[in-house]
Amino acid sequence: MVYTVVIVYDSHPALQGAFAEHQKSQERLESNGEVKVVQVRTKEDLDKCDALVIPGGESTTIALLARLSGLLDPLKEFIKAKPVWGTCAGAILLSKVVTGAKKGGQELLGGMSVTIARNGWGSQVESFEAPLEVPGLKNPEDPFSGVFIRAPVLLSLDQPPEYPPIQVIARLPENVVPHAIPSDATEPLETWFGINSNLEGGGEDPKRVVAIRQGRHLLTTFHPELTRDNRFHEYFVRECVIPGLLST
Ligand SMILES: NC(=O)CC[C@H](N)C(=O)O
Repeated sequence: MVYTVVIVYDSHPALQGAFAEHQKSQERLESNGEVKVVQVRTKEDLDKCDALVIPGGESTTIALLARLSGLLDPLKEFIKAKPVWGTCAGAILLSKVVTGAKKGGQELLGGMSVTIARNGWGSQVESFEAPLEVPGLKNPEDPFSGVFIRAPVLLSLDQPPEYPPIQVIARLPENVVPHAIPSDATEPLETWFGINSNLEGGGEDPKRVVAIRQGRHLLTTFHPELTRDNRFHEYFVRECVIPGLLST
């Protein structure tokens, strides 16, 4: 059986989004014959897909181009029915609420019951890399190198009854302190970074959470496609895509 994982990006030749890198990473898995990768620019492309990857790039541009190419509503419908993985800008698009949006707000696709801060770790120059422990990956003893580029920060993981449970897949290690806090942060530094955070009820600080799964959707605030490590791509297919296909 061939499973189709799709890279969505805009219909514009300016190549918005890191779709080509996602395609390469996913295709490195193709040796097992389970994944065929196509790029999505139209509703017809989308209709052929069993799952979707929304790449990093610029969430406002991706949403705008999706609207201009008539993909916005089909994407929203797709997310209700099929597995989707959003990385960085894609993670913003999958969120229910965004803060720090561009003036005038920005359109989201929704699908995951989280609030996310756009550019929450600062600007391009404040990009950073952090070794992540991810127990769900193959060879979990090897840390996964998380590449954070103008990355968003999760502000709350909400659990309304109509959504499947949120599962935390990866957190920033305690000793990693990103270079910047957003200029509009109102909380003390230690709370923002989750250091000595003393959350009521002992809950975890969502700002340190960098990868979650909710039902068949996956969200990573970093860019697994910019490393040569395919383990997140393998995880998405194994945990989110294939089980759903087998049950339909
Ligand atoms: N690397 C990225 O995808 C950056 C995301 C970007 N900050 C946005 O708002 O969409």
